[in-house]
Amino acid sequence: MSRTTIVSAPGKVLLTGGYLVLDPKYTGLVIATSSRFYSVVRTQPVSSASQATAGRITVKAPQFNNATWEYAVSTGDGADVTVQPIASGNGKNKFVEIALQKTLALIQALKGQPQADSIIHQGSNLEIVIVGDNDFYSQRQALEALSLPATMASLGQLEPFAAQNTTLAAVHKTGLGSSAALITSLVTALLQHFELSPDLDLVHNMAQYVHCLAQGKVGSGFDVCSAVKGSQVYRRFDEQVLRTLMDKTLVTGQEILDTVRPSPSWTTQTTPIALPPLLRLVLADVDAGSDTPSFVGKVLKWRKDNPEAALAAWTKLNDYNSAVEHCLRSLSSFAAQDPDNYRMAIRSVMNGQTATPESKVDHISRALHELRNSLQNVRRAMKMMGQANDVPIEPDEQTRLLDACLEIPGVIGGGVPGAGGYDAIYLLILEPDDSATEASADSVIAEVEALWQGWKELSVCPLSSRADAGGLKVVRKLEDVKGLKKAVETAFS
Ligand SMILES: Nc1ncnc2c1ncn2[C@@H]1O[C@H](COP(=O)(O)OP(=O)(O)O)[C@@H](O)[C@H]1O
Ligand SMILES: C[C@@](O)(CCOP(=O)(O)OP(=O)(O)O)CC(=O)O
Repeated sequence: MSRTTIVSAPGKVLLTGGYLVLDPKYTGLVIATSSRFYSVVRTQPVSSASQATAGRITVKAPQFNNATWEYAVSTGDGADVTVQPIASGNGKNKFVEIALQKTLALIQALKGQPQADSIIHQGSNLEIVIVGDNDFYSQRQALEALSLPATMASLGQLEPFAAQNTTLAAVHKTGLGSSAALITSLVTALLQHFELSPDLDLVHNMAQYVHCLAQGKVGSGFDVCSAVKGSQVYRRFDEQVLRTLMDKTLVTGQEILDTVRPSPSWTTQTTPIALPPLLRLVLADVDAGSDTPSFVGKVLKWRKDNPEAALAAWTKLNDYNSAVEHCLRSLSSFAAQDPDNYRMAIRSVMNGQTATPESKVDHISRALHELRNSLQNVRRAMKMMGQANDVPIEPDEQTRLLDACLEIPGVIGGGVPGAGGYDAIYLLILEPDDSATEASADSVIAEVEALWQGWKELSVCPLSSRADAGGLKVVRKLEDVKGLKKAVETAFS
């Protein structure tokens, strides 16, 4: 058997900090998801008869039609490794191509070996399979085709890494950040496959560089950072750190290494955060796309043209965002200090009881109510920001949907994640851990799902993704992830 390396990276939901996080003065609260991308890399010896095709990389994304890309690896004129796409009818995959080119160059620099042969050993090829959990792509049509209702239970019936029956270019994404999870898992899998276990910060910096280059711009990077390090309060790096590499067409592996090696120029700040126990993140894909880059352009232009009003709006929204963080942290510490009373408080809020002032759970119930208020303040401030800019950050259709969700007992709060728009919502719901509760978490979910199924104004489909604090993971073997072995073996065969 050839050696196989498997690395996964999670998707993300930016709960608070949309737009503000583009400025390093402010932060974003990003929750990593249970939905992950997997990059599987293996070295495959080629028979002596096919030596001419050795030194190739084949990349497959088996969930999509025509999603195979081939590359030839060579040392070119100079000493640096080059990765050239071999013409195919499938079009380019800029993200994958840049990840391969730049990561192999970095590996060469890290290993200090000048020959391409030392990267892909003579007489062998590299095979790569990339798959993403179903939640990265809208499953609405798959459910309809099987005559299944749009519920989490139905999503659980779909095959893992299901074929999307369309091309990568045409697929409807759900906003969990497929390219960041893909780049992060692929860059790390390559480093790992070549027996490099670099510092997590170097991996982070490299994944940011590759992602920025593939996107053609330096974004805030919260998606890549959470793919590497999991749920966190994120403060972005100063974009100057990548300026030279971004502006240069020919970049050597050594220059990449010099830039991505951890140093004080990388000013990223990551403060881990997790949702408090018994609070569950629920996501829905709303069937109406939004064009995030055009939102960002408009909002930033307005901020530049209206510095005073923008400063006031940014400051206020930042205060609300900080209040959300504070409530989450307080609830987590209450749960750690006094788990029994914490459980009791969750139950009493769930059952609509208001705690008496002398009750031992009152401070916990109060924190839950504060969380609800803070999330509502964030929503209102985001909506106003959109109205000032003429950008539908929380359009009226989403406002009506979210308001209806918030009427359901057990729904603590919610909003439009990230840049907002029409394409998704998130909710935080209570999830008591015992059946003694009159309204159990399952019945909250059932009520939410019933509301969504009957919702006429927008088409709302749940995602099965949950919050999951973890970042990058090296998976030991294919069997450790449900459905991965089948997906990979079918692709390789
Ligand atoms: N399963 C996959 N396999 C290979 N490449 C993928 C896959 N999913 C996404 N990509 C790459 O990521 C790009 C999508 O990036 P982008 O439009 O920025 O999406 P997102 O907003 O989800 O990050 C695709 O064009 C493709 O190059
Ligand atoms: C506006 C932003 O601050 C947040 C956008 O967050 P989303 O989660 O909406 O991002 P996409 O993955 O591009 O859909 C822009 C940024 O931080 O880059």
